[in-house]
Amino acid sequence: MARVKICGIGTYEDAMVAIESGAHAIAFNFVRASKRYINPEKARDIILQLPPFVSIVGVFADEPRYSVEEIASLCRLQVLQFHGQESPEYCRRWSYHTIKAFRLADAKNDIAKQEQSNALFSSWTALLEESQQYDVDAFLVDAYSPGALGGTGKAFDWSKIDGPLSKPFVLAGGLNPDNVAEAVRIVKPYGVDVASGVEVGGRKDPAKAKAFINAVHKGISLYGVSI
Ligand SMILES: O=C(O)c1ccccc1NCC(=O)[C@H](O)[C@H](O)COP(=O)(O)O
Repeated sequence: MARVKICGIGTYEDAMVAIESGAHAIAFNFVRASKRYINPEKARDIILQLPPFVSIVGVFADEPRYSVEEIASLCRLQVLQFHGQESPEYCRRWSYHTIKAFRLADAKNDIAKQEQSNALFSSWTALLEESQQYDVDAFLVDAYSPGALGGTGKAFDWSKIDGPLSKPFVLAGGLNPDNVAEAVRIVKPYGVDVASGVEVGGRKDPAKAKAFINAVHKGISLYGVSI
């Protein structure tokens, strides 16, 4: 089955909802502009109470390298997700697994002029070409929503995905218990990522998280192969 990452853990209870639902990875958001931002000390307190066998991911956007190193070490992160305009050079030589996030807009005209970025595309071909510059462990493709880097609950047009990336591909953006089985069937990603789609009132919801993971099981697929 596709791997599942639940993003935007804000409390110990959120983390346990994700883990007990069967998530393979949980993510703490260190992007200050995000409503899901968590202070690194608070994240560390939660992480130190967690059971083993769950990947701990930190989400960053254009954070100075020294600061990422500090937070990763403090919080014992295992995976770094770069959600801003980080260059290929920046993304190299980390002693952690790395994921580079890109956003895909449905149409060129959707992209506001002031939001042009090396991580924002309206065509799969352009995204694919840019991804070839990056020596990371996986790519995450999210939806574009004006004025936000992620976590908006908006999906993109999955039919724009056209051909494999060179590294495992994590599908994100507007996934929820009602659409994720179809998304997995159509896209056949290595993994899926969700924030808004398993929340109620800003907290991770046990029923939604379980329904989400059950639906991923129904969609199956890992690396494009049904198992
Ligand atoms: O979740 C956020 O608030 C966020 C803010 C800024 C950068 C990244 C952010 N989230 C990263 C993720 O991996 C989210 O899970 C992804 O954007 C999907 O979110 P959603 O559409 O809400 O499921």
